[in-house]
Amino acid sequence: MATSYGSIKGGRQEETRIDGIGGSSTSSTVPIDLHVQDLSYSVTDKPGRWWQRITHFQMPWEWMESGRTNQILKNVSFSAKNGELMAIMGGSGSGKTSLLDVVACRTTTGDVTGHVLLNSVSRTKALIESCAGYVRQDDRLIAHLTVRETLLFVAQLKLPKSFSSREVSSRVDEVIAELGLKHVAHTKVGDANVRGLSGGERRRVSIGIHLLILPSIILLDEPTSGLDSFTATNIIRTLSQLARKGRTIIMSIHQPRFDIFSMIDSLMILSSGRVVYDGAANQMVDYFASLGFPCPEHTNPCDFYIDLATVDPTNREREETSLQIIHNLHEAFKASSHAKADMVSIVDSDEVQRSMDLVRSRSPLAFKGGRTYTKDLKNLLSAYELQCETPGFFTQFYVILIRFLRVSSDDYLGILSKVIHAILMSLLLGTIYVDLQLDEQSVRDWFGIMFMTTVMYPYMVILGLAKQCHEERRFLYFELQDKLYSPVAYYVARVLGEIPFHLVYVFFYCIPLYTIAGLKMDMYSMTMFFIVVSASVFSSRCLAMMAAALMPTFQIAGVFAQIIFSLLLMSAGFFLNLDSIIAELRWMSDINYIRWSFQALSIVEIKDLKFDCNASLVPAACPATGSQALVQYGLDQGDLGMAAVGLGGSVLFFLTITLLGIRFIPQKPQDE
Ligand SMILES: Nc1ncnc2c1ncn2[C@@H]1O[C@H](COP(=O)(O)OP(=O)(O)OP(=O)(O)O)[C@@H](O)[C@H]1O
Repeated sequence: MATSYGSIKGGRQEETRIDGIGGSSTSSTVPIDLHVQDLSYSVTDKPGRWWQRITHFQMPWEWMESGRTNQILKNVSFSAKNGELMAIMGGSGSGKTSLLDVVACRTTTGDVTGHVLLNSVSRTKALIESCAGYVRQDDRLIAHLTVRETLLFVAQLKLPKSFSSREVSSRVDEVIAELGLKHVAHTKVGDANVRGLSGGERRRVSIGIHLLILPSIILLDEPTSGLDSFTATNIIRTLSQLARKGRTIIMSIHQPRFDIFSMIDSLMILSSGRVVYDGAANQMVDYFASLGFPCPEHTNPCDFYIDLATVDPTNREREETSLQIIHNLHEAFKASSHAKADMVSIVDSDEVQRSMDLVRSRSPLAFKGGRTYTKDLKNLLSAYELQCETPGFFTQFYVILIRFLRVSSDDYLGILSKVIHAILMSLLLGTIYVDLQLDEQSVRDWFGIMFMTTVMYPYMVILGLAKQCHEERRFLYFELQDKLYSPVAYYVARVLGEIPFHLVYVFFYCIPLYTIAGLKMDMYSMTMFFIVVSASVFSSRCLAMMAAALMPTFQIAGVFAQIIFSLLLMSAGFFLNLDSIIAELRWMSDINYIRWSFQALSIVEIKDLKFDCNASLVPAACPATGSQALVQYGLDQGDLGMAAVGLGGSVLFFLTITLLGIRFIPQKPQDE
């Protein structure tokens, strides 16, 4: 049902343009005008849900605070037309990024009122995601992938599953050609450490990622920030060309130089979340001149008018004057003909939601069967239908796994340093326990090496992996927001992808120490030793992943994981006999992976030993057999089967909490 809103003007009946991609008729760009009407946005620094408060280290007294409200956008209205490049300008903190976030449904907190319409259709999160791309201010690209690999990764996850791999590949090539990246298609993206693309080329790749799905609308937050003026001009020229090809492009930009300004079709100036100008870019100077603010000669109009619309905090007098000017500008704009934004008929959001539910349920009623849709809604639902057809769990899992293996194996230096680290740990341990004997003095040494083997390397991997997981948030947080894949697909691929590298490092950890210390040289013992150490190190990795998923910063995650590790260490049966642990804390050793790996290694390597005890010594001073020694250490309760259950249970526990953390606690990257 179409409801009216003010004077009815919009709802253009335009043809859907079909871009020929590999002959697929599914690749269409719907021409969309974006109308924003009376949009307000306020945030209150209210505490989040209880588990978020805990994991974000909010203090109990902060939980009680009702929070202050900050009105970021106030009654903003504007229209962005298909085929045009629109700029949102304003001083720092004027609300440009917030406006784009609200339009793109990317805000995680706050209250939004007002309307955002795609043609005449009230936008929902799913609709805007299916027809708009959002390019953030900073490039979140993986340094070790080439330009083509970067785009291919996204294309495999974002394009409808009806696309063959040849069509996916040719779509990637089209975007590369469209953005003038052919000459660097096989160059690594790079970063401060890896040699790669220039800043402008990197920005083009970020834009290209969002062009893959043929978006009708492209939103860009400061696409020229950090670029030199020549590169910035080239980027804006590209955006202008993309707009001419039938897209609606809205970008936020600080003070652009004149040649960039001349490419902008329409612009809006924001000041403290309020509109002080919205209209054609080439009418801005005349408009402000008519209000008594002509642009001085030899001055960039953008610089001049944005300064005019910015609060000057240098002293009280200037601040009051600038606030008064801004107030007057806003009032003048409200009263002007420019402020009369296009009022369009609105297809209400309940109707949109019902229609989307039909599309998602694949109901034959969706497009046939007597339902009548406006052309606008029908076009948008077609785009939404494609979004519903994106690859499922297994493709997501496979693509993420391949990317993880590709990126990890490309990092030769990282792999080499981890192998050297494992060998050094191993040599150190092996040297301390070199050539173990079977006399009464060596009984402690046998348990010593078993215990140290299960704690030394496992302890060392914790910080490294917690750091790596925190670095991966740079992509994870935003890729999850972009709905590139599900948290579960990422998590399963990440955990399984880790295993081959993990086994290689554990192999290099086991071999030197095993041979130097002179442990049992039969196949069974060697294999069991490797399996138990692998399980112990893997449990530590899972502990690190859990800490990284739950804690807001790397430092806190490191402390958290180390505290847990220390508790496990103390209750593992080496420093304190398992029989001496008080009953109330027994459970700590029962769920303790260090205890179970220590016990398993002791059973494999020590149980069958016979010690050469001096006949004058009592059994308590020198157990004659390994079995007696195990009894002395309290390690006789439980066999290898129980150890397997204990180790498996620990891994499962850490992994479950990690998954819940990734799913329910969206952790922002630390540089956000
Ligand atoms: N989630 C939030 N919680 C509290 N304040 C916020 C939030 N988001 C934005 N703000 C505040 O709203 C104002 C506008 O922020 P925004 O990032 O939109 O400005 P901007 O114009 O994009 O600035 P810049 O050009 O410096 O990036 C700022 O004062 C900012 O601190």
